[in-house]
Amino acid sequence: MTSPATDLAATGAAHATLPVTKGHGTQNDFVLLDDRDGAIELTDSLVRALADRRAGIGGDGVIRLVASAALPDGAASLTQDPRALWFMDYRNADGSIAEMCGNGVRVFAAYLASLGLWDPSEGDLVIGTRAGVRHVRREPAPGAPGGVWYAVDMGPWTLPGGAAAQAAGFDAEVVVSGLEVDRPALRVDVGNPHTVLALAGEGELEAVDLTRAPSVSPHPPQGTNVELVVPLGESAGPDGTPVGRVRMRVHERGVGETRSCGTGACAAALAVRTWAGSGAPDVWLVDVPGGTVRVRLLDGGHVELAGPAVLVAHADVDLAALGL
Ligand SMILES: N[C@@H](CCC[C@H](N)C(=O)O)C(=O)O
Repeated sequence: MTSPATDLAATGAAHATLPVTKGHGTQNDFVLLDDRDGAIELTDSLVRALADRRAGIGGDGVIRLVASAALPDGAASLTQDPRALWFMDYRNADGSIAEMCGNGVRVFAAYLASLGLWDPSEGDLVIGTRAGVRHVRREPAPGAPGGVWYAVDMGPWTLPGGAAAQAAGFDAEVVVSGLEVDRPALRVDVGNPHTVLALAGEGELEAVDLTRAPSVSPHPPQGTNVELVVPLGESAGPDGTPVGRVRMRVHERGVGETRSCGTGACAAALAVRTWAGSGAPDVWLVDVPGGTVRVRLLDGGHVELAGPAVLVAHADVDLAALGL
């Protein structure tokens, strides 16, 4: 498969360009590519160049929209659900592949709607991802008349450490720059891997240095996203049911510290709920540097993530200027 860049370079065209869209979900930002036919070869170097905040467009990740039928791993989505016509090909800013991205899937849904490929008034959107098929619905944004949020059934979640980890509340240790002692942490899988540790308070959360990746043991061979959380207690939601609140910072695998992570927010809420024990809320608001998202326990061992998705710009990238 050749890339448009390669094709155009071969013809000697002066300016081979790649149309892109920039979007974000609670400031977790992405470069989106419309590659319905699966013609673009999304190499690691193309991803890194697009995600570069100084020499490229800039983003925590790159998301390619491709027809499920046009990708070998996308076709698995069609087997799971023939309605999953579109596949979210997600890459971290360093070019690595991730199974799932919770903020990205909402931005992907907004992108599909903007392209006329999903009409939210006609029902839920079904998306293929490497973690499986995901369902998205649009809902009114809480407290923002006229605004919209996207709620995603993020599928099944698990504690990889099983019942022993659930009982103990931890199954890993994390060393983070700025914290003096190793901290116990809980591994949570939300389609991609997370390790969550609780800090003593907001002062400690602010003091942590996430310019260096936290060190996790046992070492996860596939890497891990790391969430640092401060539980903020509970209050009554609009319908009177209890809602938990958590503040979080995150170091993302393949990126570094980001201003939000949707799967990380799910992992954070699930870990805090595990630590809280029986009677803990099923709904959580997770405050991240880039905003707030809502996490809700669903039947069948699934978890839902809801929050905003914003498309901010469309541009034609001069591929020669990216130095590829
Ligand atoms: N920011 C994302 C997660 C993106 C993938 C992650 N960095 C990984 O490698 O697993 C989200 O919003 O979930």
